[in-house]
Amino acid sequence: MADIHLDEVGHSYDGGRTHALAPMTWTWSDGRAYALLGPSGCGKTTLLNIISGLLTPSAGRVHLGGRDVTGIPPAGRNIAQVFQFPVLYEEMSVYDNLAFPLRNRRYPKAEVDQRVRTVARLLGLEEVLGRRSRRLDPGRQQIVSLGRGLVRPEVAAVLLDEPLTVIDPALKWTLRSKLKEIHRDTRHTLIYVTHDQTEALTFADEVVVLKDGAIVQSGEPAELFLSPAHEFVGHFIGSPGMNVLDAAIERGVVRVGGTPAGLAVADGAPAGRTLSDGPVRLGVRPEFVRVVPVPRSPGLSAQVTGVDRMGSHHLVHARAEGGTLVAKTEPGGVAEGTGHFHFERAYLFRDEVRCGTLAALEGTAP
Ligand SMILES: Nc1ncnc2c1ncn2[C@@H]1O[C@H](COP(=O)(O)OP(=O)(O)OP(=O)(O)O)[C@@H](O)[C@H]1O
Repeated sequence: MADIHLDEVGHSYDGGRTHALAPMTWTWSDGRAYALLGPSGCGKTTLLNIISGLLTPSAGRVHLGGRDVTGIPPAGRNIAQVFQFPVLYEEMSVYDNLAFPLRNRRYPKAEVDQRVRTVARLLGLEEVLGRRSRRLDPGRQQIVSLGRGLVRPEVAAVLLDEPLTVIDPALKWTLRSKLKEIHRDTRHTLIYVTHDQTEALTFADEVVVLKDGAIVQSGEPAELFLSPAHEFVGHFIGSPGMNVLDAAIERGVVRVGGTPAGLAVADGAPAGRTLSDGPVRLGVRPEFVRVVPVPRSPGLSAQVTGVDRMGSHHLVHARAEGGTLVAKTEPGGVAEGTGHFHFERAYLFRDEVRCGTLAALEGTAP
């Protein structure tokens, strides 16, 4: 097992006119479970295929455990890959399909049997081990494909490209927790590609968010939720996504329309650095917008336009000068007309990248 290091790796499918993947330097640490999350077309499969060796990047070098493997085909990399749809020998039994990657590498018979049975037990395939693969439904066939990817104990990494697409939704939950269990057992480096935030957040130790061929943030699921570093992360993770309002900084005060919403505090060092005047975007998740009886800083007053009653919570919609605002609140009465909204964990973005946070204006804090 080994770290996978990408050194300025990028890829263009059209001779450099456009980039499917912008040059990136990045390390996937040994033994971690990653989710690679992003919308359709952002470059997830391209990145995975570069790691596995199915694709040679048009720029940069790929290192596996310190060894440069850039020009080495998949067979020489010791990496297992599971695709969106089943890849199986249909005429072989489930047992033989699972055993194939091990027999191919001349594992002793007893070890083949032990690994096949362990993986079959974990994935609920014990009862169909003797059955021909083509006789299984597509969902089960995909589980066997998953098993083939996970059966070799010595692989450097297992790459999973939207592996649960064809699986019944109810079974997806079970399989995700099985995958976690298998990961705890084998400690393979797992990279799990998905465009589904729930899948990414429930599966991974670390979520890597890709947008337009570039990594915009990575971190533990809670970190991405509580502290988005990029507007896109705020939108893409969370349901509903982060509210974003057009605002401006004037002498340290963040104004939405003409109304002060709070104090601008710059992120990072040196402490006390101020943000320059000018347009900014204010982002706050619906979970951190509270409906309060009187104005409270940081926050805004806005016109309530409607309430969605969701059962476990309410979504209160309001119109502010800088855009629309949604608050996720406890069920209960919400006044019509003007509502007062207090913000916690509100951030400031410029060019989509976070530059600061919104603090209470002096004299108006509780
Ligand atoms: N073989 C190819 N030839 C030309 N362009 C390609 C090829 N494969 C992918 N692309 C383009 O490269 C970009 C990234 O595609 P990629 O398949 O890596 O994204 P993805 O995030 O995996 O998307 P999806 O979730 O839809 O599979 C897209 O604009 C896509 O159209």
